[in-house]
Amino acid sequence: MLRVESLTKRFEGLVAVQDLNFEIIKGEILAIIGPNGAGKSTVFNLITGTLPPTSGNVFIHEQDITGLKPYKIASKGVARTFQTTSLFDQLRVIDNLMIAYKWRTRLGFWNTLLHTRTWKTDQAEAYKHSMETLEFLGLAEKSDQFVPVLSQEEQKRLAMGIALVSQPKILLLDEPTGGLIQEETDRITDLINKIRDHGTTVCIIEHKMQMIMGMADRIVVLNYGKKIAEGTPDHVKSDQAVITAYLGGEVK
Ligand SMILES: Nc1ncnc2c1ncn2[C@@H]1O[C@H](COP(=O)(O)OP(=O)(O)OP(=O)(O)O)[C@@H](O)[C@H]1O
Repeated sequence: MLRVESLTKRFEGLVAVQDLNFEIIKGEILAIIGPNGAGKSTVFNLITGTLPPTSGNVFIHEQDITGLKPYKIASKGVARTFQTTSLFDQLRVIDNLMIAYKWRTRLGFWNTLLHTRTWKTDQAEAYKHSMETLEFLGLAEKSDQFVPVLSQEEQKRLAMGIALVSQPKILLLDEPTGGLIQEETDRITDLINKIRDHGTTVCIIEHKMQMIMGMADRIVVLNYGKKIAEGTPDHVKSDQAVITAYLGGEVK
């Protein structure tokens, strides 16, 4: 579904991603793991067009999307979340989603700004999709609340909703449970499984090994920008290079 081929990113003297090859297969949950600084977020930035690669290519459905602008790549059905949530604190929950929907769909920004003839229908459509997304996230009752009154877990859910509202084919999640306690992490895990069950392919970066080992179909392991292992959780867990990369500690 999505494939990276010989992907390399250099930042001056540093090689953040080196000659990387992997594929995200339709319907799976693929995890990308690795120690701090291994290059995981950079891979997401290269896939989504936030950063241009130094060399190598990204393909969606065999179409080369390397170097396209982020909005173009988003229009191919790729959405992402960020490590730190990027919500509008001054707006209500529903408005955050409606803005995201309008940005990512044909409704566009100008219709909203200029109140064109279609604005009213567009507004109704954006509202409908946003409410459906809130129901899916379990946040429907919070639609009129402002972002700062939401719990941290609810804010993480909303950030995922902002990526989901335009119904992407692939969702890239960058540490969706960062800063959450176990109970909250379990609920986000359930939500991610639900997203996959509804037909969205998921690629997730996470440090929480227990969570990843339980939910991922396959795992790609990076260290110093290179892929050192790839396979099922059981395969990766017992891989010597992976165990060594995690400071000789057990990959639990
Ligand atoms: N824009 C940038 N300019 C210069 N160096 C960068 C830039 N972005 C990332 N790096 C460097 O590239 C390397 C990989 O960073 P990246 O954030 O991709 O790692 P990561 O695996 O996501 O780490 P973490 O798990 O800590 O989030 C790091 O050494 C980082 O300092």
